[in-house]
Amino acid sequence: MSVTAGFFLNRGAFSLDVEFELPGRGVTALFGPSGCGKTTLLRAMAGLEPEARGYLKVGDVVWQDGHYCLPTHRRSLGYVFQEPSLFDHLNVRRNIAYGQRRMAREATGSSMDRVVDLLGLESLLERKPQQLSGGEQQRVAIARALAVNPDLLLLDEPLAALDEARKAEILPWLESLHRELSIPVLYVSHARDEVARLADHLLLLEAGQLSAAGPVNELFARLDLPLAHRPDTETIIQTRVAGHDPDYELSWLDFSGGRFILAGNQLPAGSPARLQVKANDVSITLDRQQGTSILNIFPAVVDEMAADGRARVMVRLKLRDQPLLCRITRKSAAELNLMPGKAVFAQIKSVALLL
Ligand SMILES: Nc1ncnc2c1ncn2[C@@H]1O[C@H](COP(=O)(O)OP(=O)(O)OP(=O)(O)O)[C@@H](O)[C@H]1O
Repeated sequence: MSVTAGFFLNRGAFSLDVEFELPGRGVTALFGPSGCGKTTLLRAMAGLEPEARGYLKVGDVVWQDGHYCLPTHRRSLGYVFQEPSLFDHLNVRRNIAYGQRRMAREATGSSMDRVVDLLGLESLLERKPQQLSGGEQQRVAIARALAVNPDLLLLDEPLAALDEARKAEILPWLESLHRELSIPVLYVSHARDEVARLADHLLLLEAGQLSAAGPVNELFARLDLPLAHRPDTETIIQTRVAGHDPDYELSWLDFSGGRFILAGNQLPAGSPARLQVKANDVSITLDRQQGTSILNIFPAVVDEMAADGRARVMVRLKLRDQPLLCRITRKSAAELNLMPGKAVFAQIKSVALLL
């Protein structure tokens, strides 16, 4: 159920001019600064921006093209806003069922059961919205959007109104959606950590135009994009849990460039794990260090380098085919005489790795 879209809208000082595709499944993050047009684009996809011209095809169904525009209520989509926007007078069960009625589809027991299970709402079904935390309300809003079995799910910063504790509570549910759903999900965020945890693909929006689009791990590793030059810059590495060291409570995570050793062992062997390696936690040596506390040492090749402010350099290493960003001082880069093609070793402390 892939999505092909193009929208143009002129609003005086702001104009939107984008063309893009979304893969048939997985989460695509729409990422960009405040005011760049993220919400406007989602609203256009939902048919809520009458001024937006363009085209939109979801699977084989044309939702918009030229003068043809399928009304919002006939579009098979789920839309979750920043604020939960539930009906206060209805309990959780009826809030979820309301979405099914709106779509004039059968309020099938099976899709209700599925979304209740997927978002862990069983024990909350009889409660009213005011008896729920902000994170729980947002889970209900997502369940309501999914209960209609939509062909496309639009999430507009669903965590924006939540504090850090509530965000931490809801993120694992979003991660399970990411694993379970077989429809395209477009997820608006300007929180880099959410994108790193949840997204497979990325659309970078700046002042109403797409500046880049592609797999999230590739875009995060591109030195020509501003993403690589933020204080919290990290590389995303897809790994698989190979096993555990029970004596020391460590996990072994295999990837295309070798094996990471990570402190802690919560994940079962064989399961996929997305690792985040902060560029500030990676160091470079010319020889393999002996007598060091650092457990993760990989042979690597310098792939590309770019100035990162006046005092620092961002280095993209390749661990076989896996890119890894490393931020060092310009002085270190000069003393090691780093240049593309040079063979080095990358070091990462086990305790610095994030899942
Ligand atoms: N109803 C409106 N009328 C006129 N201009 C609007 C309207 N809504 C939004 N805008 C303007 O359109 C531009 C895009 O707004 P939009 O809400 O899509 O940005 P955004 O990327 O979602 O921002 P944020 O991350 O702050 O939610 C902004 O310049 C905004 O000021």
